[in-house]
Amino acid sequence: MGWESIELPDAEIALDRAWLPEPEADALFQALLDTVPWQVHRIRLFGREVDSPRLSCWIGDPDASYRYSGRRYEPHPWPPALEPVRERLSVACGAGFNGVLANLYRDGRDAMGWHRDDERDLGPQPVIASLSLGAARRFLLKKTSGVRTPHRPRAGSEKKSGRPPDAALELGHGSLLVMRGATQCNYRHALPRTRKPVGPRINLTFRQVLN
Ligand SMILES: O=C(O)CCC(=O)C(=O)O
Ligand SMILES: [Fe+2]
Repeated sequence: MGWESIELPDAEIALDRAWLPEPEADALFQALLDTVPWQVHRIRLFGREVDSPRLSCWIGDPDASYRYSGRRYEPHPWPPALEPVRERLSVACGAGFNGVLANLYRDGRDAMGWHRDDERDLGPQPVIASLSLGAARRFLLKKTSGVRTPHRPRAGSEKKSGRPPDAALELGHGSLLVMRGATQCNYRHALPRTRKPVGPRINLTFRQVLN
């Protein structure tokens, strides 16, 4: 197995479908399910603030607070089960991470709309390392049509748009997706709902917040 390059123009995306060995992935999934203080985050949708359709928690170093969708989240301390993973990720990606956005998709109705991980606090070319655990779900990427005003917050980010996605990746248990370079500038991504019966999934997007 190992790294597979996802060939998309003006992006740098790599996927390792079996980055975390299964027994470790099982243990991490259960530990996070049990110990993370899962919360409903509020997001902006068509100018309104609504509950996001998933549970989330911002985890990080004490000084790594994170602003997105018009809100500021103070970090929850690293759960012991995540510390070694963070170390290994840093080595695998050649980049440091001081925080991770944890998302719990309880079933196929939970989802994430189209957006970019382009918050000002992440800097212009962030390395985003996305580790998936539990049920496999489809992750979509779509090239943006032009340059957008830099550092605009996620307002309206969950909008639908007609064009088909440029890539659809199945993110399974223990898979690691790394996006870097100009990826966030040129692509949006989403995790759509599904009608298939699917169990819970946890996704961890490791980030380096500059402050
Ligand atoms: O759940 C996923 O795979 C995507 C999560 C994501 O895009 C994010 O947390 O910004
Ligand atoms: Fe994202």
